[in-house]
Amino acid sequence: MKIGIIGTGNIAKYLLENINKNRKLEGKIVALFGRNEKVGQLLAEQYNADFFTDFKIFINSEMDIVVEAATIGVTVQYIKEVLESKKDVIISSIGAFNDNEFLKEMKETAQLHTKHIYLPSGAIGGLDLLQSANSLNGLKEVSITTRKSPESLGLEGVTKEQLLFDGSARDAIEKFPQNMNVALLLSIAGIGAEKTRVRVLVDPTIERNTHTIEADGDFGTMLLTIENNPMPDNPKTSYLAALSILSTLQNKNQSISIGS
Ligand SMILES: NC(=O)C1=CN([C@@H]2O[C@H](COP(=O)(O)OP(=O)(O)OC[C@H]3O[C@@H](n4cnc5c(N)ncnc54)[C@H](O)[C@@H]3O)[C@@H](O)[C@H]2O)C=CC1
Ligand SMILES: O=C([O-])CC(=O)C(=O)O
Repeated sequence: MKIGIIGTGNIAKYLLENINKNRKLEGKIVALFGRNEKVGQLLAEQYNADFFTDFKIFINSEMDIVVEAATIGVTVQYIKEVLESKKDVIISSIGAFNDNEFLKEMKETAQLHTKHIYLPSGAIGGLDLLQSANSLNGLKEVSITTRKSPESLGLEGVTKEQLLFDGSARDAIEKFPQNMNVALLLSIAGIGAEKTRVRVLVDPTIERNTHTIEADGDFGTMLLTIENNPMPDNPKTSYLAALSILSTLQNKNQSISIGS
């Protein structure tokens, strides 16, 4: 499997280390796209891949799948072209799909080109359960309570726990575009971004990015708490988010799929 990555940050570097160096996958990252020439060239040399600042050249190179590990804006800008270039795509910045029309258009584009959009479970879990629970529209309520350190949320001078946000997933991702991709993913798997309730707390006493998901419906109830260790170089991002992309790549083309 030939892999391309959009972005040269934290997740990109983690994947390069574990795919190209540690060989945790039958495949290789062959191409990187980014805007930071210096960082990109350094990664390309270190991990034996090509680096491009020109998207057209990047996307026309020989690849089977592209991993987006950049930003919501970058995803909105490039995903269509990735699919039209006949590549599958794995999206990290799920917040790009806050616009239902855009999600619908991308699904149609993928279908037209017989390609696949993967939305990995990122820093959370329980998405298989939500999808099963909603297969006959029986899911009634879904909420996520996220608790992060001031550092993770880019805040200074916080001395005690504070509720920063209480509202819909639709508004949460607008307010925290680098921290609430998980809320959009929950919405897509469950009852939509208007109905999915989000609370965000800043807590100076914790180091782990903690997400508590509650769901209620005809199936019963779910309560799931994930206490994520942050990535060493970027406390905003949980380590599990990078692992989930690696796992999505490992599971692609397997003869067995686990979970609904
Ligand atoms: N789905 C999930 O559960 C999670 C999703 N994320 C999201 O994954 C994405 C990547 O995360 P990290 O690697 O930790 O972020 P990062 O901040 O370390 O790296 C982002 C990269 O995007 C690049 N970039 C930004 N604008 C660009 C542009 N216009 N053109 C090309 N490159 C551009 C930056 O130069 C940087 O290399 C972020 O959007 C983050 O919010 C992070 C954690 C969990
Ligand atoms: O890594 C996390 O804990 C969640 C996150 O940043 C996101 O969903 O954007």
